[in-house]
Amino acid sequence: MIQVKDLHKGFGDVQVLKGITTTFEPGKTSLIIGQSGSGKTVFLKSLIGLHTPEEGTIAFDGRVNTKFTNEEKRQWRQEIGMVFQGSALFDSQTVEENVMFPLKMFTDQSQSEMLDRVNFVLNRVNLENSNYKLPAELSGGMQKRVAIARAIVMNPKYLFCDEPNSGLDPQTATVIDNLIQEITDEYKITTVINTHDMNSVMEIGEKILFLKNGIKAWEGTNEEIFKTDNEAVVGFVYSSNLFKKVRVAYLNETN
Ligand SMILES: Nc1ncnc2c1ncn2[C@@H]1O[C@H](COP(=O)(O)OP(=O)(O)OP(=O)(O)O)[C@@H](O)[C@H]1O
Repeated sequence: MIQVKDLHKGFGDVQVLKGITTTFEPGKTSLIIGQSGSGKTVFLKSLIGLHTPEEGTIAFDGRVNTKFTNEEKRQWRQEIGMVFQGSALFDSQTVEENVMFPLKMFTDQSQSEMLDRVNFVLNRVNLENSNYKLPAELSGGMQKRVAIARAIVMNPKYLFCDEPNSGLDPQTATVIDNLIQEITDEYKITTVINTHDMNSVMEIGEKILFLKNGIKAWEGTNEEIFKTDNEAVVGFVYSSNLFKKVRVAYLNETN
């Protein structure tokens, strides 16, 4: 579980996060949404320790990250997996080498132990028989699968994803969303995703945090987001005619 309390982060005179308090639970996929510039990336970077808050705390299963000793920080780094926009694979390395990288970096497993684990996670993301391919030989969706495999190879407690399905067609995006949700549930990972994709919100948003101008303007589940009267969230999520219609249809069906 990740507990965020009264998180403030700014740059110079500009205050970006203005006191965010929330909780992310294990086994749940939590999505951060909000307009461009609302602070989603700064928030995610704060969670992974790339920004230090001016005020407030982030606790990982009770451990406040700004109070970590060097050893605790090393340990915590091994507990987090990340999937970046654009997959961020090493272009000159094969799929197998990309996925094995964290194991080489953080463990002293033998080559055969590492290979077993790599094959296990590649199998889990349905990417068998691609070990020796280079990223350039893969489709965008396959590259995302490799990125997910690499992110979970260390069996993380926490998984952070920045726009995991950007640049993918809607069908592949849904497959990737569902894969992340299945893995989150299966391994009881605490997963936090930054997204602009309203389809993801509807499909996998077990918890949704809506940021507006650096504050938490709303939070709830994907079912609650259909029913909410919160003007800011309704105006943002249902800005397209299609989603307006989806909302009306959902409300008619469930009332
Ligand atoms: N390193 C930085 N230095 C100064 N200002 C920053 C820095 N990082 C972010 N900001 C500012 O913080 C605000 C929020 O940015 P952030 O990238 O978190 O928005 P976002 O919600 O992720 O937007 P988008 O959806 O477009 O990615 C912006 O006004 C941005 O200019």
